[in-house]
Amino acid sequence: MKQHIDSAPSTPGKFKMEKSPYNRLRLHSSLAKLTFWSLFFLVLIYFFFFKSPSPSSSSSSSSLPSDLSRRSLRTSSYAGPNFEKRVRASAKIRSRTGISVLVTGAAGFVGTHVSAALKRRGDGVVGLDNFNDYYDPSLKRARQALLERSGVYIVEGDINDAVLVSKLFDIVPFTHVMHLAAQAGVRYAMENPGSYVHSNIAGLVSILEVCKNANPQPAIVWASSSSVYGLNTKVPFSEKDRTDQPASLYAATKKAGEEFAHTYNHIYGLSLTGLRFFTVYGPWGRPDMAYFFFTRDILKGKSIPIFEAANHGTVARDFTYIDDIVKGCLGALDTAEKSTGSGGKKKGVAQLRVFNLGNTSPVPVSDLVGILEKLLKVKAKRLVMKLPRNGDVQFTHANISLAEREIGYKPSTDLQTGLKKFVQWYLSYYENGKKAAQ
Ligand SMILES: O=C(O)[C@H]1O[C@H](OP(=O)(O)OP(=O)(O)OC[C@H]2O[C@@H](n3ccc(=O)[nH]c3=O)[C@H](O)[C@@H]2O)[C@H](O)[C@@H](O)[C@H]1O
Repeated sequence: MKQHIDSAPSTPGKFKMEKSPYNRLRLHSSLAKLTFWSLFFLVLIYFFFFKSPSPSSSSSSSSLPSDLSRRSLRTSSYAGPNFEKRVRASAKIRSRTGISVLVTGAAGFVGTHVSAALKRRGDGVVGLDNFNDYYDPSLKRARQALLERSGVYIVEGDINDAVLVSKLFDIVPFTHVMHLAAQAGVRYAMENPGSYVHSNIAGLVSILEVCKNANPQPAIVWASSSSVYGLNTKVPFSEKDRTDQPASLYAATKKAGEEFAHTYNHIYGLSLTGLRFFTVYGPWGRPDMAYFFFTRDILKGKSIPIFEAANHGTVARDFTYIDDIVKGCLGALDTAEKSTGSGGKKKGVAQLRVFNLGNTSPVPVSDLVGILEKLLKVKAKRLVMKLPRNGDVQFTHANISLAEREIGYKPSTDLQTGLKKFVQWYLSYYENGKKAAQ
């Protein structure tokens, strides 16, 4: 007789088990099932907890988008009331005309200065940064500490993590996005082209996708580059000039970004402003840039390579001081019109702009070294060499009349004044040269 499990007495001692071969068979099959399911769950646990990517992977990782989404979902710091509370507090607007801005790349050079300036005037600011190690991450952490003291919270995450970025939009209906996260540097593109594609192309598209789906859609201001002018020889560079001859992969990714901006504006009604930055320098700058590592190496007594073009031709840059760039960024944010789409659909024509943000007075690299020598009171060991085929162009020079007219951009810092401020910061940050920059 078959015994139903419910009819078995609850106290095993009073129940006499029948010892039939049929029962032994059932016992074996139950054991096999138990073993199978236990193994199955063990494998699942292994894949979820040991195989998924680490939450601190940098933007240069080649993880697939699905991995990135899983990373966001399982990272406890992105969940819960404490995380949301910090994001909301950081986004709080304190002035009557204030805006709420998501700043990507907030622990970067320009990102830190722009975030601080927005916060100072009463805007709501939330930062996003992946703290990758393209250059010394401790400098990024120091910038983060600076921003934290002024009330700006930087969420640690990647712009390719669409789940995380959407979550930020669920918490705060940002009116603006200042998209500055990128893989910078012209020469490094020959070493690691993948990281440029990952951040400047896939990352930009990821941000545009989230913004397109947001309700309301934010207006976006983002960092393009003077490098899009590439082999253009007409000076000064005007926004009307051709930009279809990039000299480096970095420039090509920024140019691609401008084309994506056009597409998202055209299809989805996103308001988009691209800013072509011209060799930005200043305190809290990037150690991979020439003025920064020239300073470090002059102080160390190391020789510095100074590039020159064919036939001793001058290599020059329209070096632009960070405070002027910040004013340009704020001017672009303040004049940005609203996006017109909603629910992922365009409802009308939206604003699409691109501006040069330069200084309009190019300086030869050898003169930059001369200024540094005077400020540091150390003679540089100059190693003049032919401009390598590394993506560098011979000169840059911005025409800024469009930015002046449309966003009130008026740079006011010459290279001598700006470098003086940089050197003061450098010496105090690195304890008068005792702690060496990496
Ligand atoms: O405007 C931009 O869009 C870009 O600006 C910046 O690129 P660049 O203008 O190339 O600045 P940077 O590297 O400081 O070289 C300065 C000068 O020193 C020369 N240079 C450089 C290295 C060296 O060893 N020797 C040398 O002479 C070199 O030939 C050049 O003439 C940003 O890094 C970039 O991310 C992007 O934002």
